Amino acid sequence: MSVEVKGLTKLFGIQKAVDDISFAVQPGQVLGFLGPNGAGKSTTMKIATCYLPPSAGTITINGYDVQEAPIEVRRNVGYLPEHNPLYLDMYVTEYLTFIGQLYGLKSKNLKKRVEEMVALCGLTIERRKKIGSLSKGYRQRVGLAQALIHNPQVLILDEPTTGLDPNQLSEIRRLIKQIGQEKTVLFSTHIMQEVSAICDRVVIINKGKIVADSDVASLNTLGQQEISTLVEFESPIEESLLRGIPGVQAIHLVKAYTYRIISQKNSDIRSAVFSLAATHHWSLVGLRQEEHSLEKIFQSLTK
Ligand SMILES: Nc1ncnc2c1ncn2[C@@H]1O[C@H](COP(=O)(O)OP(=O)(O)OP(=O)(O)O)[C@@H](O)[C@H]1O
Repeated sequence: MSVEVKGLTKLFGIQKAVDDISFAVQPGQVLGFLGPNGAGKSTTMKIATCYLPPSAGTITINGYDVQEAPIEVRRNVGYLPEHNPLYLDMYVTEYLTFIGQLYGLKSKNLKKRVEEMVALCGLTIERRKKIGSLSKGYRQRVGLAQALIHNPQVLILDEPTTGLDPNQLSEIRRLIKQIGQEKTVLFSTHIMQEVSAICDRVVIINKGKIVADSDVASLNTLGQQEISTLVEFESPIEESLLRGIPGVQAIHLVKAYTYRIISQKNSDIRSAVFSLAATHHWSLVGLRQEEHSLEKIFQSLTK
């Protein structure tokens, strides 16, 4: 496991910012860590990168415990903090060289790594500028480059797309996706769409507790108590037979010969509807599960 969080709790005074959470990120996975403001995302990430000690529980990075082996953890992890602290008076390559030196990179290897990061993060045109003169999107690229300079296996990115315009946003998302092909990425956001655009998996946290842990492919069914299926026929059918399908809870007529069938969570009725239509020679012209908007799902899980 690249990142393993077990029974993690963090107290600030009497406030439980993180309350006994556990999850793991597999090697090569991009995990979206989603939650509203104040949910405990940054706190978890600061513990994973040795900036804060846990009150209870553990985090291991590539098998190294944040409290027992902080130096190894730092070697194995690259971190882009929420507010991306950069030295604004430094030039881009000067800064990356400086960060590389802090990680112990030397001479030829250091120069090569800086060049590689400049190219990977799309900084070639801006490389000779002072960081203070860069746009927010380019500063984020510098932040990503510094997080990657020592070639860590695990990348932890705290809300890397906040405040970007739509063009920069899609560029940074594309870059994170590209980086995610080689690294394990734990990436926080409060935008549900971002998770479906970039991640393989999502963990949703609210008030310090995990409320969902799911594949991105199943995001649309998260937190839903029922499934809604829209079924459209060409001519009249016998509605009572639809009611007999196991799991069906209610049927609403949407318009002539078109029904919205509500069934229990985890009961996909589409193949049963299809078989019924075939048996009775009903002309089935539409059959699809309705998707819930990602905002609604997020709200239902974190309200
Ligand atoms: N150093 C601290 N001292 C006291 N309380 C803190 C400290 N750091 C965080 N908290 C509190 O812990 C809770 C979780 O904060 P955290 O920054 O982890 O949330 P978050 O999910 O990252 O939120 P956001 O999306 O707004 O960045 C908040 O209520 C916050 O006020």
